[in-house]
Amino acid sequence: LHLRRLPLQQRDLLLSPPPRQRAEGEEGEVTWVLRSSQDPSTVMQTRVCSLCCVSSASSSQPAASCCMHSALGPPLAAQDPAGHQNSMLKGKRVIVTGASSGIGEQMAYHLAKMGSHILITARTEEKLKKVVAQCTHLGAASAHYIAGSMDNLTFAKQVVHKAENLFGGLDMLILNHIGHTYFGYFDGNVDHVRDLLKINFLSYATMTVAALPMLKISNGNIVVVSSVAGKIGLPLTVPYSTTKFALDGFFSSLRMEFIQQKTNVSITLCIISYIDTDSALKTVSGVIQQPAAPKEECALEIIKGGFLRKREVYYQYHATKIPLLLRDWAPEILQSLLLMNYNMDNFQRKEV
Ligand SMILES: NC(=O)C1=CN([C@@H]2O[C@H](COP(=O)(O)OP(=O)(O)OC[C@H]3O[C@@H](n4cnc5c(N)ncnc54)[C@H](OP(=O)(O)O)[C@@H]3O)[C@@H](O)[C@H]2O)C=CC1
Ligand SMILES: C[C@H](CCC(=O)O)[C@H]1CC[C@H]2[C@@H]3C(=O)C[C@@H]4C[C@H](O)CC[C@]4(C)[C@H]3CC[C@]12C
Repeated sequence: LHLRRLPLQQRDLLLSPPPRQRAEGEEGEVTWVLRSSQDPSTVMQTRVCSLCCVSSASSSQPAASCCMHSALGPPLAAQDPAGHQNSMLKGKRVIVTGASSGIGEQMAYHLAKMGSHILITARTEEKLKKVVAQCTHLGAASAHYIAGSMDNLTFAKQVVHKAENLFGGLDMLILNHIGHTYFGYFDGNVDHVRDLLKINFLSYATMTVAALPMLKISNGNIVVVSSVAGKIGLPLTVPYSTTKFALDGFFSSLRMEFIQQKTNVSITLCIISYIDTDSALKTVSGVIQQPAAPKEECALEIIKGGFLRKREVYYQYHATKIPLLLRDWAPEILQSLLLMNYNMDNFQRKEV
């Protein structure tokens, strides 16, 4: 429970259990009864969203005004255009990188349905134009693109400056792009690791620094798309995994500094499992046994996590959280389980 959202005088309260626990994913509010620990006869009720446990500030205020689940409706609110229109991200100014395809493209469509102002970026102008047209059709407050490569850190800064010129500020920075690499055994090419670090890591840091003044003004959100391969060493992805681990170091450390410095900008690191994007399917199908999760749902979970100012998002939950729990407590068991997931008979080195 986010008790900090309750008025100060109501914080020192004991919570009694809700009348009934709802199943995970079930939408709606749960009423919690709160009793003062000093004076148990002082009772108040508060309504809490059953999905994310964010409390409304008082019993008279509906939970619908306090969290995104109520605003979006059921978990797959993506299928509910009306729900998107009432969203908390309506009118918010958002940058999405790597939005010409895959998860980034799907995030742009969700934001469009929510009525956000969107600036998308990637290298391929033709694809970006199509995504912008679709965003406009879906109801974006405004949709723009800027094409360029993130191996150029000057371009990374230009993207942020374009948002400043277009929107006069920024509420959410979604860092999602990745540069090309290979799915195969490490070939000893350290130059490739360095080049990939520039695209997958240094451009993220550069954009963050450039956007920070605007995000401080808006009390905004930084959303960093990482991978289970950025928390756990997996085979066949050495250069990629290196860049994703770097993101964890940089952003987890920065988050702590923000807390110490009372900088009210949230940082959400997204730990993502295997997703059915064209590039991932093309690269690993036949080798990876587990089914790929849907990119549309993944994109919505990332946006929700950023909006709710979560430290980390785990999607799919079981495919990321369970390996992470095993990582520190039973690393040998995890290692065996992970290796069973790879069918090396079908393996051929592929460019991603
Ligand atoms: N799919 C999966 O299974 C998983 C994905 N993830 C993460 O999710 C995110 C999105 O992945 P996914 O949607 O699969 O990837 P895609 O390959 O579908 O999309 C990558 C995006 O990055 C852009 N891009 C590529 N190179 C550059 C560059 N040099 N400069 C700027 N933009 C570039 C691409 O556009 P263009 O080519 O036009 O530049 C594209 O828009 C990544 O951060 C990835 O690590 C994490 C775990 C699993
Ligand atoms: C197979 C891995 C999951 C292992 C497990 O048991 O949970 C996948 C988890 C992360 C995937 C990679 C990734 O992070 C995205 C890359 C993006 C590219 O588009 C292509 C494929 C990836 C290398 C992808 C491959 C599967 C995972 C390692």
